[in-house]
Amino acid sequence: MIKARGLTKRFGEKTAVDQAGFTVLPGRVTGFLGPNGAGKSTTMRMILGLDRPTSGDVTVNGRRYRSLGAPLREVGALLDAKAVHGGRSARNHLLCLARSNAIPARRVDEVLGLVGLQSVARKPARGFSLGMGQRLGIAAALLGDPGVLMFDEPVNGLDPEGILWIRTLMRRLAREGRTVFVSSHLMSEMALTAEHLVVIGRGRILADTGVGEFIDANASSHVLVRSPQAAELARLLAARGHRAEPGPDGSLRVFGAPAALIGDLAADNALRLHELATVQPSLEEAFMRLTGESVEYHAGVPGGAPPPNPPPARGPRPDGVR
Ligand SMILES: Nc1ncnc2c1ncn2[C@@H]1O[C@H](COP(=O)(O)OP(=O)(O)OP(=O)(O)O)[C@@H](O)[C@H]1O
Repeated sequence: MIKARGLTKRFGEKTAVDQAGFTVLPGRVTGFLGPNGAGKSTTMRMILGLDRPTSGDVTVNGRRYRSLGAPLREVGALLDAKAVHGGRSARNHLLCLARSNAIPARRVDEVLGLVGLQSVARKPARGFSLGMGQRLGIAAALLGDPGVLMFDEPVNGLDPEGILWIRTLMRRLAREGRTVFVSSHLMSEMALTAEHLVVIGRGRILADTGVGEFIDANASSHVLVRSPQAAELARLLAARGHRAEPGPDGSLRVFGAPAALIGDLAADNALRLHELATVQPSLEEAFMRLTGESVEYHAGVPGGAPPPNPPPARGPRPDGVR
């Protein structure tokens, strides 16, 4: 279990994480969602003791990371898949990690098997594709057979086969009773992988809830209607207080009225329908609605306001602690 209370991180004037409080429970995949620059990586770095909180705290299984006796056996993390010495083979990289954490060498071969890297285990990591690098990073995270796993944007740049593999792996790890915390800004992916969500915007926790509840609370379903008499139908719906938005292709998106009511209304008024379908809102729609105000770095729109200044350059301390 991961528990954050009042977790805050400031970099000079910039508040990257602001009084964050959330709990990540075992047995399910918890997605950590937020727009770019929302504070996801900084939060994960604080969980792993790589960034020191300005105030508040975060614990793993009730203890701060730095006070864990054998951290790799409690928490495994994939933060930056490129953080591997390129000249080393995958096996040697894992052997070094295992040795420094008193993990037996046979576990190295086990995790190489788990991530499907046996055949390239003795090749230098510098020749690895992005997907192979991610697999190696995941092998390192699994090395100590930890009960808590964290992945920062694990599917970035992966092909569909790699994405499916990671999705299946995360679900399996959660089914085994582990705590799985995975950050992403890819909504469609999170909708398929996560059961629970922690949503962050501009450093603040905006939601800590189940995926279904999150969608229900932040977006509503609508009915898609196609009719050669769409304008007439829209008028009838409006007269009954239902919002009908015309789409660019002549369809109508009707809010607040079930499909049966719309079908009956059309039939009573001898209007022909070519399509009538209830459309469930997506996680993406719910997320956009909730975080629209918290997106820090909008793309510049022609004729619109200029984009804000780029984020300040990051300057990690040589020991990795900031
Ligand atoms: N070392 C640092 N020095 C100054 N500002 C920083 C530093 N690290 C992060 N920030 C700022 O803190 C904010 C949160 O950054 P963070 O990387 O945690 O966000 P994120 O949600 O992981 O974003 P992304 O999805 O783009 O990776 C950003 O505005 C970022 O510019």
